[in-house]
Amino acid sequence: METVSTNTAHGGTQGVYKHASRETGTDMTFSVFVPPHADGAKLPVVWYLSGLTCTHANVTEKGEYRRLCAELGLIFVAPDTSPRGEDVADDADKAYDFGLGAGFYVDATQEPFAKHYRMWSYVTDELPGLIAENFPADMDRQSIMGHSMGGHGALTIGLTFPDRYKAVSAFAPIVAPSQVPWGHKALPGYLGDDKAAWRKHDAVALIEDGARVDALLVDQGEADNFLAEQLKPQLLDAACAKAGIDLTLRMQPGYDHSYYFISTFMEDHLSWHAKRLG
Ligand SMILES: N[C@@H](CCC(=O)N[C@@H](CS)C(=O)NCC(=O)O)C(=O)O
Repeated sequence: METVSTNTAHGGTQGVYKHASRETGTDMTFSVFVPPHADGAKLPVVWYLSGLTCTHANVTEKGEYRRLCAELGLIFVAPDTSPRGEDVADDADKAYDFGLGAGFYVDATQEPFAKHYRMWSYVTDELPGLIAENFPADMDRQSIMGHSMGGHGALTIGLTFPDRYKAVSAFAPIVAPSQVPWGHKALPGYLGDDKAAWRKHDAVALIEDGARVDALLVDQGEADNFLAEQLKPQLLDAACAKAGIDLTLRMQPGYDHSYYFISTFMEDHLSWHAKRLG
């Protein structure tokens, strides 16, 4: 692992790091904030998965998480959203919603994406190993949150590993990619036409198929341009009601899809995570 940069912030260290990933076969960059802590202490880890077009940098620069992470003693990890590099396949038209910057947190099975697009294994297996090795992390206390495509990643990963992630929350998540245009492009593109494979990467379908977590927190801006066509939080609301999952869905008047929205509610999410991380 190579250190790209470190900066002192709120008494802790905001770092950006790079490593050669065995999963993606590319260099991957990620950011980690380590709050001030006593020597030898092991701290809980909050994962933040970003949305379409993002790298680690968007939330790192605009997410406003550091003050509260410093106060609550939380490590905050922000991975990239796809593999990158000259030989990494991209969308045929270089669209923003597939290919580079749009890995959808799946392990692709379809060519030409299968070789590098392994974001599920990267985020759930490889990167946690690296974090455990290199940072003062208590891997028995992890939680996950994300935005939009990253909200989809956080929900599907949290629902798949309910014992590992003690809290799961999302900002404006894609709750049912099988039912919306972004997913209708990404799921067949990465996973092919087998709808059974899609269900493992669709939070609503996972819940319908029996996946459970105790509680979920979702914030959604009412002025979000993607709300009606791509995000559809009502589908998650209905699935959670039926399954008995305690979903707190907060519709936020006036807020759009941007980091102005995310940063406004970031502290609520971190407090909610900290309570569950103990
Ligand atoms: N209008 C955007 C759509 C993509 C978008 O809104 N991306 C969200 C995540 S789904 C984002 O966080 N963008 C980066 C940022 O706001 O810093 C575009 O066409 O590039």
